[in-house]
Amino acid sequence: MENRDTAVSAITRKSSVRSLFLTVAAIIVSLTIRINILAMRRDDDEDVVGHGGFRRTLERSVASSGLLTIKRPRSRGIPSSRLTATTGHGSGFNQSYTIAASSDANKGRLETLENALRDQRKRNQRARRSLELLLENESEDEEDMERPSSTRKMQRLIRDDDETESNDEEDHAGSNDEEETKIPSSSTNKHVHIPYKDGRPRGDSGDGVDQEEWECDAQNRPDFLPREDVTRRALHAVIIGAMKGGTQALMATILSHRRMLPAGREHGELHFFNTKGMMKNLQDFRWPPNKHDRVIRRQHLREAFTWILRERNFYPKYDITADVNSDKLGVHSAPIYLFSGRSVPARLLCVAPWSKVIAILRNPIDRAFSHYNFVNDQGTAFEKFIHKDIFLLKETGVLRDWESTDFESFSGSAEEFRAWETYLHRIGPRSLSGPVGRGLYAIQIEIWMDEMKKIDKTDDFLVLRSEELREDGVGVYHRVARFLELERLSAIRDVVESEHHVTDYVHGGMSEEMYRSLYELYRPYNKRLYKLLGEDEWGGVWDEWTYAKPVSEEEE
Ligand SMILES: Nc1ncnc2c1ncn2[C@@H]1O[C@H](COP(=O)(O)OS(=O)(=O)O)[C@@H](OP(=O)(O)O)[C@H]1O
Repeated sequence: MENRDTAVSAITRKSSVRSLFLTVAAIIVSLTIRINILAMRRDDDEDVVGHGGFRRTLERSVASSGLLTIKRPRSRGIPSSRLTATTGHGSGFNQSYTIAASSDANKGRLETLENALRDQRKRNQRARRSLELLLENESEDEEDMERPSSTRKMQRLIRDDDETESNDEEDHAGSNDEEETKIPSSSTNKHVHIPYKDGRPRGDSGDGVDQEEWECDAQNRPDFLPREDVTRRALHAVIIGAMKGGTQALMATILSHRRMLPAGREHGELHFFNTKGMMKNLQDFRWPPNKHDRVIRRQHLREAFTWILRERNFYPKYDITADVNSDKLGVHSAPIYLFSGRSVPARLLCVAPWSKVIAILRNPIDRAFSHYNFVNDQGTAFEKFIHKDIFLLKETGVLRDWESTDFESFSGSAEEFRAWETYLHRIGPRSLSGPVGRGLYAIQIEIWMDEMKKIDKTDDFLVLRSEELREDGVGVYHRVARFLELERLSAIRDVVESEHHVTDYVHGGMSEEMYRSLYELYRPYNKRLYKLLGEDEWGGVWDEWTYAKPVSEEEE
């Protein structure tokens, strides 16, 4: 009996030790998770490239560890399909994902998660280093426009460290602006001397090399511009937008071909032709401060290109100048190019007239809503966001009262293009706005076509539909490969037909009234676009009334 009692009390002791041990283990696990969550939040703030990459890593590691489950938040009015999104911009984590440990937590699996988090932290550090390098070489880079606020915030932090230098740069640029002398538009492929404030030619680095500036457009191509193989290959293809049109998915589609390399960065976004101050280190090539100017400077443009193509990569395998990549062709993307007036096509076609240009357009209403969800982290209502832009479009004379102005005769007129340039100028180079204007594709495509026509390059311009890419990725892939003159490959990597850069929709939808006014606003411009691009392929593609009620929280 006594023995039994001893045995029972031993078992009781053992089980209470076990339960104590389990409680302690549970506390440790829960603390570790909390620490990790804090680490994640901090990392998310620093998530510089591949927006949402951090969350993706987390989700992947969670899935593989089996240790944790993620319960998605009941976010306001998000259609359920959106909840499966695996990418999106940095604000994703602010949606307070709930992370819960399952009961049979095991240490090895937790390590898997921790390793994944550590890897991600390393990637963030590398991205940060790269961004610092980039900022060392940029003063006022329009790439800012394309980044979500978390990144901009970080840039600001880094810039603050470097404030004196930046200010110098700005002052310098400002003085140039003031003293700017108009370049005679008749100048054909010959240098134009532009007086500097203190009597030096603008851009003179003091060594006497940089004495000239050139007006550059598709027809006037200065002799000194690069012709050599590497530049030709590097600038083989350019995706010009539209922002939120599926440019990254298109980039991934193009990169499925083994001959294609992203220029400059992993996902190929390289804002070269809309940027000034990018070549600060080299002091030999810089777009002038005036965004609408076409002046380019001489001096080692080839080196500038080589530098940009090699040094801006984190990964040597993307270095198009390397021997192993000698048969590769480069593609870069800058969704802002389409929305930049004449200066970008003029510069691109002057510097690299051989480039093949691709635009990808999406139903402008869907584009605007995606744009809003992408940039809106301030809680501004969609209606307000849209009306602000409509107001500016009206104020600058782009949009008019079509009762009193004849749409047909105004379309494509010099007056319309002047109004458009004024609008772009008012939007400014550092803004993520223009949600309505960016969808007035007819104006923007006409500008590009016009510039391409000047040098008989209309065959090198391809305009795709985002919806088509989504529905038939393989078909689009083959079409693009033909356009880029790539050999037909039977094996396509599985990246085709997958999703890229999906936005976290924090807003469920728009009112029917808002949809109707956008529908009416875009209708004549869409029609104009169909005509421009060919009724056979484009006629009526976005005419369907696709309004869907916002999904309310109750309905979810
Ligand atoms: N395969 C495929 N085909 C067509 N569209 C796709 C595809 N994959 C992703 N997406 C959607 O593209 C939207 C992002 O566009 P971008 O990559 O151009 O965005 S950005 O301008 O670079 O910020 C973004 O739209 P929203 O999610 O509605 O915002 C992506 O979901």
